[in-house]
Amino acid sequence: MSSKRAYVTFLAGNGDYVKGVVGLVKGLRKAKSAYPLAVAVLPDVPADHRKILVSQGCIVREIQPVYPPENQTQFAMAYYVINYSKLRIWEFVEYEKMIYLDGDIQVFENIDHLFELPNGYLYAAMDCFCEKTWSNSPQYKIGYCQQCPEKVKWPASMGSPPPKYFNAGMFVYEPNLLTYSHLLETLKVTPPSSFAEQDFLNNFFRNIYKPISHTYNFVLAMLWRHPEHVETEKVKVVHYCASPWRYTGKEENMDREDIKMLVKKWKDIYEDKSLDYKNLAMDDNAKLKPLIEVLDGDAL
Ligand SMILES: O=c1ccn([C@@H]2O[C@H](COP(=O)(O)OP(=O)(O)O)[C@@H](O)[C@H]2O)c(=O)[nH]1
Ligand SMILES: OC[C@H]1O[C@H](O[C@@H]2[C@@H](O)[C@H](O)[C@@H](O)[C@H](O)[C@@H]2O)[C@H](O)[C@@H](O)[C@H]1O
Ligand SMILES: [Mn+2]
Repeated sequence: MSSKRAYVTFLAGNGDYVKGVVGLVKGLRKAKSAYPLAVAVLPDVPADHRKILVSQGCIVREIQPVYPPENQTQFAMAYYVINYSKLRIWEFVEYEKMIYLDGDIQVFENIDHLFELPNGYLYAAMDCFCEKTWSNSPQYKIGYCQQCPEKVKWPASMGSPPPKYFNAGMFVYEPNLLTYSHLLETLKVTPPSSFAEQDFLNNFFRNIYKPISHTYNFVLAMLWRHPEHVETEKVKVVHYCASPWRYTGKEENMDREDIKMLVKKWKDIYEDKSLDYKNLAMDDNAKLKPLIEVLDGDAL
């Protein structure tokens, strides 16, 4: 049984999410994490982007896409269909325990202690149902959110309230081949729903899900949806849910001072050359320079 541990993220496409992954690995380095970052890349992630990730000390692992069964479902966001490919990370059994982090997440303080949580459970922070992306859900329609179950109580007429539901942008889990094959088998017979793999994972792990504080996966919407829960100084992990590298400040809620501060914190790490991976031979650095310039040439 290996006792190897690593963080893992997921990267799809040839767009700018690769900036998120570069920011994430530099953030983990700044937080002095003792563990590497593995990146599960779909085949459509270009060689140049993979080179940049390797140059930043990431462990790049190619995965094949995972698709849900044929369906007419309208995902909350059309691109969510690609997020089912996250399920491949249960196959990374060279690691005994991993912490999954979305590419639009930044780790501002060391969270390595989460690897010491007891095995046999999936740990994740609870999500919020108040954003418009939830507008098709019964929770949203009656104004119920698990973050404040007393504000609008779940009516007895609608049966028992929904079980605790986690945001699948961050979770502590144990790769396992049996679980992996069970996940894929179950997916084949599970009708897709609005939040794609997040709904699927919540249902699949409903008996072993253990909530942890939103300190470890602070979804920005909490700032305007549940300010009463927010202790910004305690937040260790920020989940931007709106690609900080594309920040314009024009979207709804994005012109807030606290958001501007958090986006700047993200950018400062992304641009901090002292956080670049140091074990590169000089000529490798020279070869990479033009690639990174192309990547950073787009609007940050
Ligand atoms: O085109 C894409 C879309 C998503 N992702 C990855 O899938 C994760 C989940 O998507 P996203 O964070 O946009 O979902 P949200 O948390 O905003 O719902 C991202 O963080 C990335 O790691 C990606 O690499 N390329
Ligand atoms: O594919 C489904 C996605 O569902 C989750 O994002 C949602 C969720 O946080 C909602 O509560 C927000 O309202 C919404 O904006 C946001 O996109 C995960 O973060 C992401 O990794 C991925 O699993
Ligand atoms: Mn995300």
